[in-house]
Amino acid sequence: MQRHIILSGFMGSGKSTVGRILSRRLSLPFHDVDDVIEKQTGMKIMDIFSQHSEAYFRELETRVLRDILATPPSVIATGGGTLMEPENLTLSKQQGVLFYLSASAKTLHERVRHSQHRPLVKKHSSLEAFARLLEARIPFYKKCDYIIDADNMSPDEVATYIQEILTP
Ligand SMILES: Nc1ncnc2c1ncn2[C@@H]1O[C@H](COP(=O)(O)OP(=O)(O)OP(=O)(O)O)[C@@H](O)[C@H]1O
Ligand SMILES: O=C(O)C1=C[C@@H](O)[C@@H](O)[C@H](O)C1
Ligand SMILES: [Mg+2]
Repeated sequence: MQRHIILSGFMGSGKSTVGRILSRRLSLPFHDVDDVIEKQTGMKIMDIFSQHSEAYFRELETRVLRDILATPPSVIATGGGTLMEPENLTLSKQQGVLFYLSASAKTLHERVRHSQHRPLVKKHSSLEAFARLLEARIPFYKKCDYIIDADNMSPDEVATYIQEILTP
């Protein structure tokens, strides 16, 4: 593998879960943008949003992504909003192959609605608000190289599907 494998998609789409499986199966390093931000700042994402701001978080996100992309090929789980920043999308496309893990608002909402560590779930807590945020982001996610309809797939199945795309 010469390039990074980069997973994108909305909150709850399985980027972190599938990324971990893939990295293990492919014996590649795994980087989770959200985890790296928390490790580097010593702060939880919830606290970064509340004690600083979303804009501050986005700056950290861009910097962390850029650093990860400069490392040897790996599996990268982005955050749900990472690719909304044009610079992040451009750089990711240059350095890796991008997969959009797609699922319906209902499925995604079901998976994360009780989450205590996702500030944007708290902010968009109803299914309607959650779905509106997803809809606004879909045009950005669709810029990925591959779109995977992961609504009815287990994380293991999604990982297998990605492996099949990578090595037909
Ligand atoms: N394909 C799937 N089928 C069923 N459950 C899933 C699937 N993918 C993820 N999940 C579950 O959904 C929850 C969220 O998954 P995960 O943390 O991997 O999402 P994420 O895309 O990394 O979200 P975020 O953008 O907030 O970091 C977890 O409880 C996980 O087990
Ligand atoms: O969808 C988003 O904008 C986010 C998703 C998470 O991965 C985190 O990056 C953070 O909670 C913001
Ligand atoms: Mg994640």
